[in-house]
Amino acid sequence: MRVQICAVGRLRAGPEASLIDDYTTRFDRTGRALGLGPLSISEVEDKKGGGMKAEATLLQRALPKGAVLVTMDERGKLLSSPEFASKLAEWRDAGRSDVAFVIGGADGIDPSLRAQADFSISLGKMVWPHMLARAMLCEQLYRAASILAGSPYHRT
Ligand SMILES: C[S@@+](CC[C@H](N)C(=O)[O-])C[C@H]1O[C@@H](n2cnc3c(N)ncnc32)[C@H](O)[C@@H]1O
Repeated sequence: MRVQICAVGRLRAGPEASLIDDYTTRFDRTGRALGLGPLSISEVEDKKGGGMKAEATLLQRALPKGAVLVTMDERGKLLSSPEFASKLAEWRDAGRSDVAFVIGGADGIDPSLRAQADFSISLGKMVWPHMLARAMLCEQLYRAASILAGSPYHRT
């Protein structure tokens, strides 16, 4: 099952970029034997100031057809890392070929796109900057793959 992050904003060099790169490489390496990956990131940017609505249109176009659509949202479901790993395995085992995680911009994800989501995940009740949310999601994807592979990265 391919994994895509569809996100608002362009990643520039910096600490988040190296974390995202590192966890993407690790996820791809660990996920390969599990039928998970590759992980790709699709970035969109609305330069005309159209806000959430315009971003939602661009995000929608970037989504793979038939993908499980997951919005990243502080109001979403709080999952433990093993629960997140089980969710990924459940979608993979149901024969889904793509899962897409959507990360919004400064204003969040337009309600029209949120309404279409199959699932919504919260990284906690606090709001994080979108690039940090992206890095945290990449880490959790790698952690999930490690849990499914039975490797000792996740220790609790
Ligand atoms: C700066 S936040 C926007 C917050 C905005 N208040 C909203 O209504 O969504 C940018 C994006 O980062 C992601 N994000 C930030 N905090 C999050 C959290 N606690 N859980 C899940 N995703 C989060 C979401 O995708 C959000 O759209």
